[in-house]
Amino acid sequence: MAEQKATNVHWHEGDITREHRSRLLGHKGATLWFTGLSGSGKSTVAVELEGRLNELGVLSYRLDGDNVRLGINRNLGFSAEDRTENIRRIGEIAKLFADSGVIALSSFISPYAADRNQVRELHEAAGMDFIEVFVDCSLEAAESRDPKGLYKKARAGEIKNFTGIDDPYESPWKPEIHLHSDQQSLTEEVDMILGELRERGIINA
Ligand SMILES: Nc1ncnc2c1ncn2[C@@H]1O[C@H](COP(=O)(O)OS(=O)(=O)O)[C@@H](OP(=O)(O)O)[C@H]1O
Ligand SMILES: Nc1ncnc2c1ncn2[C@@H]1O[C@H](COP(=O)(O)OP(=O)(O)O)[C@@H](O)[C@H]1O
Repeated sequence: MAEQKATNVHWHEGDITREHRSRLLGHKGATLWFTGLSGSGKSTVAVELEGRLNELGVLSYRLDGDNVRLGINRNLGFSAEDRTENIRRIGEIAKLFADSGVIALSSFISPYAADRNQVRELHEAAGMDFIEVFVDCSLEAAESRDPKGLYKKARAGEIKNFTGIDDPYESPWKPEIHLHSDQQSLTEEVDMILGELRERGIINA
């Protein structure tokens, strides 16, 4: 947990609750947390899901590693400490989106189980849905896709501490959804997620 430096700060409650917002939108908010190796398909699945949710009239918003690191987290690198802080901040942001009634689609490598579990606890303590989606893909398959040419650079020693090459990735033990992006089609993956959202009563479209 990051140090609380601000003292004498107090939560200010409003009149409009999560339930009010959910009624307004016609669905609940939630955080879908995509985790997996670079090139496993986190962003591809999130983009496809966002399109399907949009067609169903469900409001979602993507939070994506590369995008967020170009903005709010531009001061963070890829050391273990910076990755932890990256995930802590995004976890808080995803929770705000979910609380607002939106389905947050967070796609970050998030290689450390403890960091992901902190985000889970943050949501569950507030009675909010946190759905961990493991985008499982062999390193061989991810590396052969190499959509941004990063594995090639990591193998050549041009990028240090690259996840899966010379930096760790801790697979989730019990993700709510376990995709196998090197064996399933994109449609199958998205259908699995939509099924879970319906089963939990987050959406009924
Ligand atoms: N050293 C190293 N290791 C892993 N990834 C790297 C690295 N350097 C740059 N990149 C690029 O940054 C993207 C991962 O950012 P994340 O915020 O998802 O990483 S983390 O969750 O903090 O570990 C990752 O995006 P994806 O390929 O979409 O996963 C890469 O584009
Ligand atoms: N079943 C699948 N699910 C997701 N991505 C797939 C699948 N099959 C092939 N791909 C390809 O794998 C690559 C995944 O890249 P990307 O989504 O950027 O991964 P990540 O966000 O995890 O780094 C894309 O080029 C995508 O088209």
